[in-house]
Amino acid sequence: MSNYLIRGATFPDGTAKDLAVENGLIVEKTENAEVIDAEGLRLLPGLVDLHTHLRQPGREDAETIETGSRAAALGGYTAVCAMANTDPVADAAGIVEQVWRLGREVGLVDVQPIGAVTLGLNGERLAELGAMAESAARVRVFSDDGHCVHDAAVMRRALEYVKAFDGVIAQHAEDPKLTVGAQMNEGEQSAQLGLAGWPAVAEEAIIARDALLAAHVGSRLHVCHVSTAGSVEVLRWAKGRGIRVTAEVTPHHLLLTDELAATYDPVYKVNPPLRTAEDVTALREALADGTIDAVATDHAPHAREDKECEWAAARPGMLGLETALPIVIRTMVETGLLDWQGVADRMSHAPARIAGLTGLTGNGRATSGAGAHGRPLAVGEPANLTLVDPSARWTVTPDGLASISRNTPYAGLELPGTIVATFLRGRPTVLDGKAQA
Ligand SMILES: NC(=O)N[C@@H](CC(=O)O)C(=O)O
Ligand SMILES: [Zn+2]
Repeated sequence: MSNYLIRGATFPDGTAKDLAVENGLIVEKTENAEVIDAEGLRLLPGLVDLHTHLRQPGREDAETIETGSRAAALGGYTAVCAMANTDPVADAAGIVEQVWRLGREVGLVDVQPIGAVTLGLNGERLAELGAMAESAARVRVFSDDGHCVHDAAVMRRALEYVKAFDGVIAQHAEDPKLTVGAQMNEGEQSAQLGLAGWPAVAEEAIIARDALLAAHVGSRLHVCHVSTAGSVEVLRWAKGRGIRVTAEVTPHHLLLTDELAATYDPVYKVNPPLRTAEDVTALREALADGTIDAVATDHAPHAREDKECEWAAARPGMLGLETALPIVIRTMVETGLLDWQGVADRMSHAPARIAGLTGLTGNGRATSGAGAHGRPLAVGEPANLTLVDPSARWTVTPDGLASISRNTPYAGLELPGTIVATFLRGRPTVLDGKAQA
């Protein structure tokens, strides 16, 4: 393994200095190293995504663990949490182990499987949570994402069950009775377009209920893709009461609004739907003040036939891995809402903490599973690194992305920030902006 000297990079706290990498670790100094001139570049701890749909097994025509891993590395990620809504569903130890192993074989990013909460995502019977936790994949996050665990008794049991191994239930908060036939955000836009609406209360009511359940059983709740100003209020209230709840927001909910539905272009169809400009403002403020803990991509690749069709027939979801950091720079850094220390926290430290990925043994090696992420940029820590050129601008082209799918909502948009290099345990997965495998 080569040694690297990253010269003159600007750390999250604003100081510019050198960083040496040897045998996968950050070290004091190194010799015979490959030098990377990083003057003017920003160094971040490797990004961690709490919410990635890799589509394997089942929809390898839309994405695979390999193509999704490449997209992740190119986006600056060193770890992604793979959602359970695959086919078959990741609701048993054998399946999460397979996803975890395939991720290791590709080796571009640590793929940490998320286990389903209920068998087959049917919302009724709990999946093998304990067996998945004890498996080689060491699952700590469980989610029926794509579906809401809507039965309060099932949600309560799941929250109770994962306490034994400090697991967390990541809820796709959507009361299904309130979103039957929904096509977009319920509001002025949906009334004008004549499309059935997905009201904010369908999300907010479930977050409030689940926060109370988590408090009642003394367990840990994570809320996926928070999308409304009301949800932010509920989260603020819950956190103020000391309830152990964390939340994520997607880059698209930080930038795009429901006015885009007027194009009837299904690329803008997503769950939860794009909301109003007021919601976007509230989400940005909540991410800035920590009410929302993390940015998560909800990278949701879809095959052509599932997106290039009528709005009502299209599947919800957008690509996100390769554009996440640039969108965060544009919406949060360039607006002055978040500094780079904040970016490091919301995109690396916090998501790693929520997913239980920060653990190390005494010798500085990862305990098990996918390994240690979201650690400080300090001597002795694993060299999971992202090097960004914040002043470079680039224009998104669907064909220029590493994903198999093409459903980016940002085609033609100019964005700030290119990923120059990504290091996974001291090995470059991206160098000079190019994937290394
Ligand atoms: N976000 C989406 O619109 N779609 C996701 C499921 C989900 O995250 O809810 C998918 O799997 O395609
Ligand atoms: Zn979801």
